[in-house]
Parts: sequence; structure tokens; C-alpha cells
Amino acid sequence: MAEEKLTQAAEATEARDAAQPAVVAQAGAATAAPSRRSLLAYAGAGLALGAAGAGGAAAMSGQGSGAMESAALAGAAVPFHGAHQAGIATPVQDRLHFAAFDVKTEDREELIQLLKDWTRAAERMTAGLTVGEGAVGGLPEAPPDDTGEALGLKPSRLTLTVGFGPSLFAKGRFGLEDKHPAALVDLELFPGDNLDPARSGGDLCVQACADDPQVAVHAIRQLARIGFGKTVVRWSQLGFGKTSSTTPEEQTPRNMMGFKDGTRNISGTDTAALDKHVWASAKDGSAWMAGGSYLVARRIRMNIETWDRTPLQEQEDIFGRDKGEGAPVGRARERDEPFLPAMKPEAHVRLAHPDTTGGAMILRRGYSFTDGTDGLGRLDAGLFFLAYQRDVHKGFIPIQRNLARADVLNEYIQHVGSAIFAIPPGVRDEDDWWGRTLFA
Ligand SMILES: C=CC1=C(C)c2cc3[nH]c(cc4nc(cc5[nH]c(cc1n2)c(C)c5CCC(=O)O)C(CCC(=O)O)=C4C)c(C)c3C=C
Ligand SMILES: [Fe+2]
Repeated sequence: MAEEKLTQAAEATEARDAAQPAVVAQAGAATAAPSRRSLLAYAGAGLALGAAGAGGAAAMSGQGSGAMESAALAGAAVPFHGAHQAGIATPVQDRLHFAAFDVKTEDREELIQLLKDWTRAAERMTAGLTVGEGAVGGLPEAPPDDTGEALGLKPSRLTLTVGFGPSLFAKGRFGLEDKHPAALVDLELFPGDNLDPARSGGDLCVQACADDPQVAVHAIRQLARIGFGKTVVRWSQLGFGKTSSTTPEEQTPRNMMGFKDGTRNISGTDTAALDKHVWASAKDGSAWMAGGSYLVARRIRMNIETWDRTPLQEQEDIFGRDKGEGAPVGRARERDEPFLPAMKPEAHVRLAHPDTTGGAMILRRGYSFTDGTDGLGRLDAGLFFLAYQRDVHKGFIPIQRNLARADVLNEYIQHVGSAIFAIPPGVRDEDDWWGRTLFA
């Protein structure tokens, strides 16, 4: 990209320079994100955005003093490059735009080019820059490369996380059948599932998380535009009010049922737990997935109106935790160890706990959603459940089998959308691209 264009981008987004706290690191990596201004300096010196991952300033990886620190960091940039994709173990942002895509091209080289183009655009957007030649200042006769609605907004900790669905590996499509990981199964239909095919599946996915919804929506929109003619959005979901966090030192968020959600989750700084339960290893059978993960996405509708008429004691019995503090039954504090025998046998927490599921562990990273009303005056609201794991056979599947069989919460919820994706390892530097290890 010509230096003058980067200067244009800098001018067009000048407002984002102001007061930009500049350090957010990927979990476990002592990295620093440069200020927007220094980023542009890097870019002008050869688009070395990878330098974001190699900076030397102090790191912040979710440790520290909670809400105020989060608020201060809300405008910062999260390094895009690393061994793992950002958006999994990195601190959870406030907003989500998740999109699943169908690939329309049948040409492997076109798909590879798409992934390369997406990677370059993602590098820029996560750094707070416009895509391509920007939103303004280009040829008046042509539509701008960037749609412009993020001009003047901060990077807002935008992370973009890409994934590949089972259908991408189908025989006769892109020659990937030999690379299909054993863990990337078509999920079984669980009892009670009422899945809408129009909200399920997908060849590709992109999870965009940011502290500003407009930044997340802008990012998905640019990737969809770049993919025009090669891929189309199959379904997408907006989310708010993160329901789980990867930063246990912060206040636990509440879900739409009013309960703290995410108390017992894998922490983004617990490298031992991440290696054991979240990151795929070459030893697992698919060498190209080393450093990646597997994502299960479920759109779970809540019968909010019925829930709202349920007595408090019953609500607390259903989860096995109290509503105010979030403490397990018979305990005083949220972080106290749950004592499962004190809970009702069919309480949600009891059935989801690793002691009841043969040790199954997942990293939850879901969001609440409210998509207006359903035409019958009921809120179309619920949980867009996102769970990362090393192997779905030791994560989502055993837990969901247990929950689908007996969870008393099932009276108030219904799974209406489902998808699974292999999340490849991170993009190492500016020469690397999403999916290189798969297509190599
Ligand atoms: C298959 C996995 C899970 C689904 C689907 C799921 C749906 C779901 N959960 C809540 C609310 C809460 N879940 C909580 C704990 C919890 N849930 C799961 C898994 C699934 N939940 C796990 C593994 C755990 C942790 C169990 C443990 O080790 O103790 C809690 C309690 C607080 C917490 O620890 O997070 C709440 C609240 C809803 C509303 C929901 C579907 C709409
Ligand atoms: Fe749960």
C-alpha cells in the first residue's frame, strides 16, 4: 500500500489517536500494542504490523484491577499475530458479531486468495485501520474499499477469529478430505434440539468481538464485501453483555436470566489448563491444527416470560447457585468450591460440572442476544453459547449429553441453532495467513 494512502487513513481516523491506551496482550504472551500513531509509523516503514506482537513495553493480559482497567483498555488494540488466534483466551470484549459463511467458489486457489485477503484486512482492522485503500480519498468513480462506519472509532480491542466447518472438508470440494480432523464431527441431534438449518452450519466462520458494536459489525461487513462472489453470509448473530469471561479477577457477567454466568471457566492466563483443554496439539492427529482449537456455537433461545414468573427459590434450585452472590448451594461466596450433593440432582451446575461429566472441560465465551420480539409478543432473547475446546468428544459433547438428558433448565430454554468449526492456529506474522497450515 502506498504511504500516501496510509496517511489518508491516518487523517480520516485521526480521532482514534487521542488518548489511546496501547497495551493489551494475548494471554501468555508479553506483547504490547503500539499506539495508533506508532502503528502508522510502522506501517509507513513497510507495513510491519507484525511489530505489534513484538513490542517491548509492559504487557497487560487480563491480570489487574478489574472494571476500571477494562474501561481504560476498551479502546486499545489486541495484537493480531501470535501462536493462537486472538478472541479465544484473550479478555472477552463487550460485543459480538458472529458470521457463518458458505463458500461459493469451487476453486481452491480462489479460496486460498480469499483467506489471504481476509488476513491482511483483519491485520489492519484489529489495529484500528481501514481496509484496502480506505473509505475516503480514493477514486470518486469507484466505491471505496472501506465502508467507513468505523472512521473515528478506536480499535476497541477488536479480535477476529476464523474457523473452518466440516463441510469445507467434503470430498470433491477443495481436496481437504485427508486433512479433516477427527474432532471436527457433525454434532449429533441432542434431545430437545429444535435446530433451524438457516441458523446452523457454515463452511467458514468469523467471530468478531469488540468493545464497540459498530467496530465489530464493520469488521464482518468488510470481510463479507471482500468475499463477494466467492462466499456469502449464511447466518449471523449479534451479541452483547458477555456471559462468560476469561478474566476471573473481573466481576462475573450476568446472563439474561439474571444469574452470574462464567464463574467456573478456564482463565485466559491459565496456560496449563489452556494447553490441556483448549489448544489442539499435533499429537491429536491433525498436525495442521497445532495451536488451534474447536469451537461449538449454539443459539439458545430462552423462554424469558416463563422464567420471569418462576419463584426465586426455584430459579436458584435450577442453577444450583444463588442469584445475588452466585454462590453454590450451601456455600457463602461465588468462588467457593461447589458441593454437588447439596444441589438438586438435576441442577444445571451439578450436571455440567466435570465431576459429573467424566472431567469434560470447555472455555465458555458466549454472549446474550435479544433479536426483538417473535411476532407473538415474546422476547426473542437468549444465550449465544460459544465454547472452545481441544476435542469436542472431551468437551461439549459429554456435557451437552448430560444437560439434554436431565437439566431442569431445559424447561426454559431451547437450542435453535448449532455449528462447529475447526479454529486454525494463529497468524504468526505479516507473511502468514489464516489457514496456511491447512492448505500447505
Ligand atoms: C454444553 C455446555 C453448556 C451449555 C449448553 C450451557 C447452557 C447454559 N448455561 C447457562 C447458565 C449457567 N451455566 C453455568 C455453569 C456452567 N455451564 C456449563 C456448560 C453449559 N451451559 C458449564 C461447564 C458450567 C460450569 C460448571 C461447573 O464447573 O461448575 C452457570 C453457573 C456459573 C458458572 O460457573 O458459570 C450458569 C448461571 C444458561 C443460561 C445456559 C443456556 C441458556
Ligand atoms: Fe451453563
